[in-house]
Amino acid sequence: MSVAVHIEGLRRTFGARSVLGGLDLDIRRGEFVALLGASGTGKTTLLRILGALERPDAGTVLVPEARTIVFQEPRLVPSKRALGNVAVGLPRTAESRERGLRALAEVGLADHARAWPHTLSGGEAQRVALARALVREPDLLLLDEPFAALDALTRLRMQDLVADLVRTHRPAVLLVTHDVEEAIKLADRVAVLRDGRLVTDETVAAERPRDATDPAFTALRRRLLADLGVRENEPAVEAIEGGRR
Ligand SMILES: Nc1ncnc2c1ncn2[C@@H]1O[C@H](COP(=O)(O)OP(=O)(O)OP(=O)(O)O)[C@@H](O)[C@H]1O
Repeated sequence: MSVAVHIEGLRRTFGARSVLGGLDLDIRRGEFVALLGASGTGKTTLLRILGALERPDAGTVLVPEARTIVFQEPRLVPSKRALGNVAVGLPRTAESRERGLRALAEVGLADHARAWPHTLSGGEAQRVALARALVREPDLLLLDEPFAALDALTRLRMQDLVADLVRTHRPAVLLVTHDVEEAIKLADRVAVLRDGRLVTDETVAAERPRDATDPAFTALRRRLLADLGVRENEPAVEAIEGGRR
């Protein structure tokens, strides 16, 4: 079976407010899909449903059992060291410890295995969260704005790191982001959520590594910004995030 995620007719309502109104989405195994949408359109709700943190009201949702989520904040356990956080929930064996150490090395934190969360920078803490997600070798990796709280330079480094890790581990990925360039840079497909459904679902044609000056990149960016209702000369991130509480 080459499909990792199958969603059909997904509905979710909060009180009188319909957030997801019959959404359809398939993600193939190993495929990277980025999801854009204005604030409050239900992106996080969709991700939480896929992570079984939230229930759908109606529809079909088929996801692999091995799936992990990385949130905007690292959500580390303060009383566990970096390695303990990565290995949390794994059996307490030498093999788990080895796997945890390998995952930390993969995110460039081999030296920080014994570090406490409060001593880590924001970017380091988020890399620990990424290692914790990958050590489980998920078939589906759910990323909810994982770089949004980081400074611009760290964000770019994290994007490259995630691209490398995804190439190595090949999980299917659903990335929620407000950043159109980030979506085009990383994803195989970019979708836009509006009024409870996907209004755009496009394969990214630009060659990898993606260059923001490539005409295929700029053309897709223009279409996505139009779908998001953002005027071209506005900085995309601020404009889309303008409605955040
Ligand atoms: N548990 C809940 N109870 C009531 N309303 C909720 C709940 N969770 C989400 N909502 C509402 O559903 C809508 C979609 O929220 P969601 O967080 O999924 O949007 P989003 O697209 O991720 O937004 P953002 O880009 O701002 O993170 C919002 O109007 C939100 O207030």
